[in-house]
Amino acid sequence: MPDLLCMGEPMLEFNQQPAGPDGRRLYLEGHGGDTSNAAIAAARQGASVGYVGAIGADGPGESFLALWAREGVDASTVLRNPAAPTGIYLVTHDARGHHFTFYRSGSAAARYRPEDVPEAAIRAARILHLSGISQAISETACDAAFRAIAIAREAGVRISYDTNLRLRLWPAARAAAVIHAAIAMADIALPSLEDATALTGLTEPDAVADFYLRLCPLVVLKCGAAGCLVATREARARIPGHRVATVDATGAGDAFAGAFLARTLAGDAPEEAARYANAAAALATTGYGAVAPIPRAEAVRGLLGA
Ligand SMILES: Nc1ncnc2c1ncn2[C@@H]1O[C@H](COP(=O)(O)OP(=O)(O)OP(=O)(O)O)[C@@H](O)[C@H]1O
Ligand SMILES: O=C(O)C(=O)C[C@H](O)[C@H](O)CO
Repeated sequence: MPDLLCMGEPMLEFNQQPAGPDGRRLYLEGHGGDTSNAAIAAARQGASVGYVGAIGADGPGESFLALWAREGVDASTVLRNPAAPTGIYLVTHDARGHHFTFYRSGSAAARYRPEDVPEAAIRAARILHLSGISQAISETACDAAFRAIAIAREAGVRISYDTNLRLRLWPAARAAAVIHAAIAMADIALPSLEDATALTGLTEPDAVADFYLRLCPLVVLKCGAAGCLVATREARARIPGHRVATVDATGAGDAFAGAFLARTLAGDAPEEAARYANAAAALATTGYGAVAPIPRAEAVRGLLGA
């Protein structure tokens, strides 16, 4: 049984490439879905990982099964729904950064229900990881996530939660209420500064850390190119970002989460795990797509000079 279970929605990704001289452009096919990205990031660092969710009985679903098999992510707790598709999304880029366009309404993952939750696998895991997206995609998926959290808490399995706020999926007030209710039951909160500002109105990393520490004992605040802040109620450390040749930050936060959880499972203290994750996430921005550029341990250690 996997040590780390990641729960949510996998989605096939089409990532806009720079236009050629004639103005035409291609879209690079890849894989996404924040918690699937995190699962792969953790597996690439050597963790034992499984995925919880649903895919359609379609080409994109097949492609995920092949991907997870290649990456060593256990898919035995992924349901296949013959009546609903696997979601897809586009990534477009402009001067303001990257933008998502989703085609996911009614997807297999959105139809996931509380009764689908794999209780025995959660009880046997060491960490359950979910996100705001896992809960935003539908009411049934939201309830399923809360059921999984309740099972994990009852069984003493640590819960990790990435805010991953997507305001096109749900209204801000509901997102804040659900995300903060979930984080109050979690052991590790992984907000980004951008999400936290939208969720709380706070803009200062220390003030954001104080806010989330009232809900959860360990907060790792992802601050984009500026790095991260790792905070417990006793101590905090700011870790500067690495200067890398960033081309696409899609999934950087997911790579961070997966690497952080892998190192936590390996026994690192939070600051050490965050230093590692900060380097892994920086490297993940140096190629297009959410999954392809996620580094393995050797490259991460290389950037850390270790
Ligand atoms: N331009 C960059 N240069 C170096 N590191 C970066 C850069 N952008 C992001 N990172 C690394 O990735 C981590 C996560 O990025 P960010 O704070 O944007 O998270 P996020 O908003 O959760 O990402 P996502 O777009 O995946 O949701 C940062 O904490 C940092 O370690
Ligand atoms: O919207 C989603 O479910 C995604 O996860 C799309 C991307 O893979 C993800 O947002 C990158 O962080």
